[in-house]
Amino acid sequence: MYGRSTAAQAAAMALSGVRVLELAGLAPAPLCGMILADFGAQVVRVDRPSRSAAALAHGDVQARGKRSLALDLKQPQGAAVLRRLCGAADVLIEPFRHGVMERLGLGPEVLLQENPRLIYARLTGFGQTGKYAKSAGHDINYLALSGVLSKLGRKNENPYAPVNLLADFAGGGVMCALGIVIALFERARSGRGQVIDASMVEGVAYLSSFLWKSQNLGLWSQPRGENLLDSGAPFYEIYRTSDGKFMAVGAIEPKFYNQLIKGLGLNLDELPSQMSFFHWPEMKKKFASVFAQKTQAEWCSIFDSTDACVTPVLSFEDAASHQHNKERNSFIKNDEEEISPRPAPVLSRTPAVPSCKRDPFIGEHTEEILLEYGFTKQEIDKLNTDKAIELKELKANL
Ligand SMILES: C[C@H](CCC[C@@H](C)[C@H]1CC[C@H]2[C@@H]3[C@H](O)C[C@@H]4C[C@H](O)CC[C@]4(C)[C@H]3C[C@H](O)[C@]12C)C(=O)SCCNC(=O)CCNC(=O)[C@H](O)C(C)(C)COP(=O)(O)OP(=O)(O)OC[C@H]1O[C@@H](n2cnc3c(N)ncnc32)[C@H](O)[C@@H]1OP(=O)(O)O
Repeated sequence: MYGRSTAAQAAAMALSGVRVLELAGLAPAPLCGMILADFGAQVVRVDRPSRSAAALAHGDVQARGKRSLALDLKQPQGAAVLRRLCGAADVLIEPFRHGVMERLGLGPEVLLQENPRLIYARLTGFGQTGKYAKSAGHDINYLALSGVLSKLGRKNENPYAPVNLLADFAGGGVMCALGIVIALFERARSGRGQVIDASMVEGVAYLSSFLWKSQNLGLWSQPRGENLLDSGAPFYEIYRTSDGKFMAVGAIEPKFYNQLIKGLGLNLDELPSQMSFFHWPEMKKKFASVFAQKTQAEWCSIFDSTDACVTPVLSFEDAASHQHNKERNSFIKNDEEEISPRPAPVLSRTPAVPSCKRDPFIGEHTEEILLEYGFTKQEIDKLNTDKAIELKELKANL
């Protein structure tokens, strides 16, 4: 597993010194904040006070390296606290529908006027403008509107949304983090912040540029599930093994395909040509019957040292203990023995140093953060009495 971090390593991280305020939301914004924290930013998650039902509904399992400040934004004093925090922050991540921040008096015009260096990242499903800007939605809806969902799924089946990985996390959390880093880079030149309109529809559409731009290559001329990379081809498919596990096959190029055929114990001369679409269904059946004759471990021992592009489909548990992943320390364990993926990519001089501490409780760091941002003890006591903040150390739903 990954080594423990030292204070010196933490200080040397790429984003150290960057102050981020992340308003608590569902899946995408927490990932965005976690990426920034993993690479050294000081991320404060601004939670709704834990007494509110809404706070409890937002169980955050992507809080690594963050601290929690519980603030009631619906109270004018609470909103004023956020304004003051934004005056001294580098980045604000907000995960609400368009109009929510404006109703709270916390829109970008207000906050950027007070701090022109602020990078105001708005991570939404549909973006800040357009017909759906104020509509509710989730990953599956964003994926659908981007056009990408229509491409996913097997032959003669309905489109299939692969968990909430694509729009929420890839097109949302990661794309927003990229936008923030780009804006920070630009700010170093101009000294000015800006607003980031990170729409998950557009984020996932952008990710799919290859699909859009390869339309004319004939790669997608067949119906869904019958093309080269969408489970149509026998050499780009998943096969069940005799012990109920699976092998993933990605032998596209002829030199790799030849090694696949050899490993399967078949004779290339007795098979139809690799790119004969007409024979693909029949070839899939043949490959499936061959894969079903050996266990996953047996297939690994045949293919591991070849270029056949055949790998085992691993469970999370097996992935964390697989030799290759162990050799690269690809998974880490925190102080509570929870295993999770190590931050990627690996930077040679200033790698991410993820925190090993448990996730924060709601409001656990309210006082410490406010003091750090220049609030006096008296001001904090008053805010607490007015219930604009929460200081109690309650166990959050993490
Ligand atoms: C597919 C995914 C969604 C996966 C979510 C799962 C991870 C979780 C869903 C259910 C959870 C489980 C469940 O709750 C039961 C357990 C609870 C336990 O505590 C933990 C374990 C659970 C099993 C729990 C586990 C998990 O958490 C779940 C399984 C997605 O696609 S996520 C992407 C969603 N889309 C976006 O993020 C795009 C932008 N956002 C939106 O479009 C909307 O926010 C959204 C998501 C549609 C929600 O709409 P909603 O009406 O609820 O909110 P908004 O319109 O944005 O307004 C927010 C209001 O809240 C006020 N507010 C915000 N902060 C504060 C504050 N600090 N103080 C006071 N008030 C605050 C804000 O002012 C707004 O108020 P108004 O409406 O009056 O203006």
